[in-house]
Amino acid sequence: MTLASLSPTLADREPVVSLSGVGKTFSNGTVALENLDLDVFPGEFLSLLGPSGCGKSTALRLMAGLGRATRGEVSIARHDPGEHRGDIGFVFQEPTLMPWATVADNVWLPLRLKGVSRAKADAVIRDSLALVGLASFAGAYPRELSGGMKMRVSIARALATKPSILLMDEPFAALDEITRFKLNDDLLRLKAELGCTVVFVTHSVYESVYMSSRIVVMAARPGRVVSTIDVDAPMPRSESFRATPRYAELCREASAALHGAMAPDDHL
Ligand SMILES: Nc1ncnc2c1ncn2[C@@H]1O[C@H](COP(=O)(O)OP(=O)(O)OP(=O)(O)O)[C@@H](O)[C@H]1O
Repeated sequence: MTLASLSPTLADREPVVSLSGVGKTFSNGTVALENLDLDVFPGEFLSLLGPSGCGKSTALRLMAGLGRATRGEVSIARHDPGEHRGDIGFVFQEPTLMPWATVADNVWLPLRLKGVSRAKADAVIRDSLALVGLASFAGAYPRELSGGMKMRVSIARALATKPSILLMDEPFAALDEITRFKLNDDLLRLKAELGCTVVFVTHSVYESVYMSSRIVVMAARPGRVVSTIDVDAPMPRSESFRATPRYAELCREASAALHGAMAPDDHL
């Protein structure tokens, strides 16, 4: 999709994240991305949807400055992603918590790395935990938490630096469906409260339609963008959205785009 085909409000705005002609070839010769163009606009909830190996995580990591493109340009608000680390929160598929540290100390980590003392970070830690509904678990250890709660801690940690861009790599893939639906709603609420921009990697057509304002469908070998779907249903969304004809229609559209993007030996 070109900028001109986006809604005028989006096309008129400066992208916060921009990938232009991006290629990424790993040292073993794997071409993960080729000629990838993608603009993410302020306040969007953008999902990257595509078969396994199409380069979704690679693209997300380049946005976070975790690795460099071998071709093309990646910029965050017109700057190198490395200059914007503090403005980016990253949530991985696994919660990746330190098992020996309390929930509060896990959330402190990105602030500690910036030299903020535990005492100074205390209010932010409490606010971040309150945002994800875990205010009363500050002193608990990861082993005492369910999978969904661990993921909430991981999100609270990403929010501790008050990022304006949240990059999420299949954060709910390992959770059961009920927990996943609950976290989907919580994330939409958080996003509305914080006004941040979210780029969200998922394999799930249903999740991408429920959560996103725009879905970018990628194909593999080489990883590239093959189509874009504007999810025009209004926000905020709730469970009742899943029962609407428009939701079903958008799911069919996203599913068809995903199948169109898949080669016979691709996997979801
Ligand atoms: N560090 C690396 N070294 C070599 N090849 C890599 C590396 N990281 C990823 N790849 C390869 O690059 C391609 C894209 O991988 P990537 O993880 O970005 O895809 P993905 O769409 O996120 O897949 P999945 O949905 O399975 O997580 C794959 O072929 C993968 O094997």
